[in-house]
Amino acid sequence: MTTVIDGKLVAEDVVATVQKAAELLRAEAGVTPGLAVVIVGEDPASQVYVASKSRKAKDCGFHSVQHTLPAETSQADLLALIAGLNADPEIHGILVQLPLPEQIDSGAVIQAIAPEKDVDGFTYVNVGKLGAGAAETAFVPCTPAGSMVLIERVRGRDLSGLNAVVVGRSNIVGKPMANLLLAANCTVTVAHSRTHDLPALCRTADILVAAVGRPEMIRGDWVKEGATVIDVGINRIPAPEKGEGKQRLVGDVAYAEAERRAGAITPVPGGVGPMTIAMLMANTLVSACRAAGRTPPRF
Ligand SMILES: Nc1nc(=O)c2c([nH]1)NC[C@@H]1CN(c3ccc(C(=O)N[C@@H](CCC(=O)O)C(=O)O)cc3)C=[N+]21
Repeated sequence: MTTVIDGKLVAEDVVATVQKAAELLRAEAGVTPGLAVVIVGEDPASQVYVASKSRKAKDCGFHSVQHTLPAETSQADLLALIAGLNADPEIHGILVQLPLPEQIDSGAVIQAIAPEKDVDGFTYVNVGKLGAGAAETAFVPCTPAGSMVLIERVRGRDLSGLNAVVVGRSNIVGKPMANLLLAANCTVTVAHSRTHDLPALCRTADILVAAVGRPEMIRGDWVKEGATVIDVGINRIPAPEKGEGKQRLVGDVAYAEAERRAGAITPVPGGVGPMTIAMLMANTLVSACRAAGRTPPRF
């Protein structure tokens, strides 16, 4: 029987741990974790994600602030806002929602975030710590961190010797995911658009992570019998069966086919997506614990 990994349920469990630890931190150290979410412009999908992040932060008992800036905001103004948040002792986590409008150099903005408040894990300091095997002192990007929690719930914390294939080499998902799997003693291969015979490579994977952003690209016969399949893709495709102009969400994996061979698989929606937001809360809590000189919980 294939296990359908319930990302919503695991995310609720992570959030419950965050809530309890936040309560303790407030009671014992007088510190309330603070998260600032910054959004520039009016992209409707971004607004939905940002609203759910702010809502979840409030659920966790955090101090939650949202800065919504007009689409024509200058880079200098955005950098000034970040400098203020870096210096604000009530703020432990800063997230600048991507993508940013084209007049803004997102690299420059991301690198302006203080590494100890970079709960997205995108600054070079945090990227470097993860790459150097010091993830315990870093922030790991939320989507790969959440994917790892799901993998560990299925296979345990020791993944020694398992073959892991990560399809996609982005800085946000593919590369940090590969580093996390390597740190867990997997044999890791990172595949991308130039990879030869991708189906055959995928069939070697005990753990298959799909993060390419192409709807249903990974077919069922690419999946090894019993493999753990983590689908990071969130793609909106036309769904004429639901009515004219309607859309539905699909992952990077052809779910109905892959589900027949996988040992465990994440659905889309309801898999990795909810974990991404949960790990943002976890990272913000960890940041507040570090600021208060206390040991954070493990997730
Ligand atoms: N600086 C930055 N950090 C991010 O972490 C970041 C970002 N920018 N920009 C946009 C992407 C996207 N993202 C998602 C979070 C949750 C779901 C999620 O919960 N998805 C639900 C479904 C949501 C729906 O129905 O649209 C699910 O998969 O079940 C999806 C996508 C975080 N992002």
